[in-house]
Amino acid sequence: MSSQLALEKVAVRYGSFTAVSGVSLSLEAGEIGCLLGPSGCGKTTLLRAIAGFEPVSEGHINLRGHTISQPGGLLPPEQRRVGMVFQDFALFPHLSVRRNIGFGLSALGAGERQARVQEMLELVALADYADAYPHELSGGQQQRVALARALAPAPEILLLDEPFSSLDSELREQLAGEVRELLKRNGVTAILVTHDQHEAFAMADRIALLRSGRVAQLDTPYNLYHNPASEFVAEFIGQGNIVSVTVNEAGELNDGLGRLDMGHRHWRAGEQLRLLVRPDDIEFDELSQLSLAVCGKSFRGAHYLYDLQLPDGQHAPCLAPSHVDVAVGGHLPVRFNLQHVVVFDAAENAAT
Ligand SMILES: Nc1ncnc2c1ncn2[C@@H]1O[C@H](COP(=O)(O)OP(=O)(O)OP(=O)(O)O)[C@@H](O)[C@H]1O
Repeated sequence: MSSQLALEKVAVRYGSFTAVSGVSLSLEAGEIGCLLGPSGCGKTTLLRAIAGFEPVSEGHINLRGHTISQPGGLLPPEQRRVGMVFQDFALFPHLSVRRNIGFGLSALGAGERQARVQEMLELVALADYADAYPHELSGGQQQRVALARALAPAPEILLLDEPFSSLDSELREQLAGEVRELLKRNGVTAILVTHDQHEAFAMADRIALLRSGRVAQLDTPYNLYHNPASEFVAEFIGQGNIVSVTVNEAGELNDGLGRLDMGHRHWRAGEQLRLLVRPDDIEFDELSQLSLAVCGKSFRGAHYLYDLQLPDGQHAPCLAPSHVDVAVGGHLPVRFNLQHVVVFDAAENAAT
């Protein structure tokens, strides 16, 4: 079975500048993918290439087995069965919700169009707002109109360009989860662009983390977090500090930080490693011999996120229950819990 969408070694250039290169990824029907990465890494460029707004200079893009982009050959955007939801939703302010949703359906007869609009209104739970105008709706409702409008012509793939960025940050993750449910229920294949990993995690089945126009890792949200392929991925995804340690033959780390228990690894005495220490790898333990200086703390509701200083001056984060309230400058007794810690070879900068 061929993929719904397949990119094969795609490169996009702006003049002599290569914005994206060597990007291969595919999505099965009904799968939700995400292009994630820092500003300027090429996310929008790739989305525009899939939509047909940018030509590819190398490689090709296939949609349901048909090549829609290759060097020198580009199926125009209006002939691709691609739906788009833009950052600002791009609704027509002078048209009602009903007419916004029906806008791309001019090829249908009046009866069919009306039925399809009604179906879309129900899909996004806005049937009661059919005659309202965009300015009368909340941000989340406007986004659902944009989604309904993009889905109305039954595209083969839906492209979402930072679809939550104009919404209140409190709402974003919740909406990302809701949109995911809606797309999943309807078997829609989609690609989301975002620089926010929480949105990516809440919405995507698989994420391509981009760095300087290349895929740094293409993986599930779980693996990106727990098995990052490089320090770049580790540092981009989630909180954590990279800490350099020396390990002895027994797997013990310097300064009494604990013991590595990674079964398959045989440590060499004196070996230098770099650990990705996440806030939940260090636990408050009032009986511990190891007390670390508190350099900073921030309140997170049920927890404090502490910034701790290790004996050799490096920093590490610790998430402790918020009743454990130690002032900056004080000391927090902790235990390293290294069962799941990610280990990088100091020399290779790649996870082992
Ligand atoms: N039309 C253009 N002409 C020349 N260079 C461009 C053009 N559009 C984008 N670029 C460059 O290509 C690179 C990738 O840009 P792109 O907009 O795809 O990144 P992005 O990951 O979407 O960033 P952001 O999150 O800031 O939107 C950047 O270095 C950018 O400056």
